[in-house]
Amino acid sequence: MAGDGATQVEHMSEEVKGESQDNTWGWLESTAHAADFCPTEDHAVVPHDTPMKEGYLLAAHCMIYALDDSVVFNLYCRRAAVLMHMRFDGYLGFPGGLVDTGEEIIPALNRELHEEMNLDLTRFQVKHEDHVISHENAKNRVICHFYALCVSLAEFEEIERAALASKEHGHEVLGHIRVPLYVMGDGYRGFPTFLDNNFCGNARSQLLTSLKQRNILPESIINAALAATKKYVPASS
Ligand SMILES: O=c1[nH]cnc2c1ncn2[C@@H]1O[C@H](COP(=O)(O)OP(=O)(O)O)[C@@H](O)[C@H]1O
Repeated sequence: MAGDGATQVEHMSEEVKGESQDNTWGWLESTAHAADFCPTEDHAVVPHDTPMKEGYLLAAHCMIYALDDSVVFNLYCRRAAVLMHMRFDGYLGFPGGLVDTGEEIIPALNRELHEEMNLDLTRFQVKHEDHVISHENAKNRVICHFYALCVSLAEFEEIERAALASKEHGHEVLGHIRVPLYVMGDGYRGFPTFLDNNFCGNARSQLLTSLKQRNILPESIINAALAATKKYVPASS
């Protein structure tokens, strides 16, 4: 969904344009531009307490995960169960969202986790120490804070099941998914294939950074998986 709406409409087939006229296509809101995929080089790492800038959006997202050394197909170590989701716009992303004016980042993120995942906030809450990385994207004018919440595997499975009953399930969130973290025999299926999906904003680099920082996947495997992808140039960070 890059560029302005008018340009997009010009490139659509007559059939799809027709659909758009009865409101089945179009900008949902003025912030939609910020969801476009952005390559790593468009994101500058910034401190967590970076001040807000005029005209910028503030967003916070979270990777909920559990370490899991079980073996799948008698062959591949799962390493971890990591939750992402299919968004309403067809991009893959993490649960989270925009911080409303006057809201603090962490309470806003926990609010979004409840809305999108039905997360039981009496038991699980993201805290300041779960922070992984923050980026500024000057092109999309958005500052994105990212967190990773580690739970036990039993808790993860409970969270995953409960997420089907979230307020946003079937609306903003079309499906909760786990990331395949193994590379299969052909060197492409599994994690590299997953990385060839389309990701919202900088979700792909947030995933890679978190896997590295939380010691879920060694850097050598991440780099080999990136080298095996077909769509993307390997990321530098
Ligand atoms: O998983 C993600 N990682 C990083 N940034 C994301 C992710 N999902 C969305 N974003 C960015 O944050 C912005 C707001 O996110 P989201 O669309 O989840 O908020 P909303 O549900 O409050 O509208 C998006 O426009 C995009 O720039």
